[in-house]
Amino acid sequence: MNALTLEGVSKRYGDFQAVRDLSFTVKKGAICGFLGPNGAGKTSTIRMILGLQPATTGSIQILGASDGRQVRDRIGFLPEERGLYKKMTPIDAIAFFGSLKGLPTGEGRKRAKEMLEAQGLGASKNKKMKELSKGMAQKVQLIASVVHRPEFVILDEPFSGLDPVNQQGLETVIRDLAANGATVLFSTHVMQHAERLCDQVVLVARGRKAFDGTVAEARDTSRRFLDLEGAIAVEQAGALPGVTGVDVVSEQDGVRVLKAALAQGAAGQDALKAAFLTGLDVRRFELKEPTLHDAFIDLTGDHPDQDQSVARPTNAPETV
Ligand SMILES: Nc1ncnc2c1ncn2[C@@H]1O[C@H](COP(=O)(O)OP(=O)(O)OP(=O)(O)O)[C@@H](O)[C@H]1O
Repeated sequence: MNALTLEGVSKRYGDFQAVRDLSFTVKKGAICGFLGPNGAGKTSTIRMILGLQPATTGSIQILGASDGRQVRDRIGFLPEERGLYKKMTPIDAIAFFGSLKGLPTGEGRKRAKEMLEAQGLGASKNKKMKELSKGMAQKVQLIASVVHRPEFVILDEPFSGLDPVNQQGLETVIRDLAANGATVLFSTHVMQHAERLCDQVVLVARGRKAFDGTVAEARDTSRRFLDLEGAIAVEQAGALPGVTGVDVVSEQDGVRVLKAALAQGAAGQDALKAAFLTGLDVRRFELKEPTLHDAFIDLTGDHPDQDQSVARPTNAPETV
């Protein structure tokens, strides 16, 4: 059963077409990554899904309703622009947001306390929001957006501004939400989170859908490469089975590092076998499987951001 269906959705701001003819569905209980470079139209689409702004053309069904506002109490939303009332405590802020979705305040406070403790924020629950670090405040806002136990959770760039430890914590929260039956759609331009979490990825570029499928299917759209090193001529590498093109990465004293592109479906092992059988001087051989990051570049022609939790050393200080 689909929790979300977009059909031919477009959004125009004056003369500018931000979203073009976008169609996709998300199954109930799935984790869907909504990916794309800056300005691709992700936030515009999310705002239309929520009913915060109308689509210029097309239709959207969410939890069986044709306007997100009709089912707003069953949706949880973390906006890209963050901020909770600075003078409130986390407990008050979470309970307040829950009450906007029909959750009685007493129950909201009880859940807030439990969820803050589960997120390691028990000691901060009665501080004022303005006394919390950015990462802590972001966690509080996430809790505020799901305290009413929504069936559909929409998170706009939820990982931005979080340090590696908290990014991992957020991945766990997203997995738990889905394990408890919620459908989750989150936008990001950091591929590694989507790669680890998503049942489905929808990739948009310049307002158009560039890909919709599983992470494995996305990787399969990307070209695979062989790294070869040795006293090998470009023509020799180019003649190996499955190789469609060869770039010279570096060359010194006749020893070259070559990057050979493989045809779709070609097995790298066949090239390796042929290289040894023909007596090529192979000193290093590496078959590089494409990542979602590679697929993103191939599909959009753009470069996604690197995951800070990968780029930074694991002993980097935590800001929370
Ligand atoms: N209210 C608006 N009026 C005019 N143009 C807008 C408006 N909102 C967004 N845009 C433009 O539409 C395009 C898509 O913006 P949107 O915020 O949907 O992209 P995004 O994929 O969420 O990008 P980011 O990752 O940078 O948040 C951008 O070029 C943006 O400048």
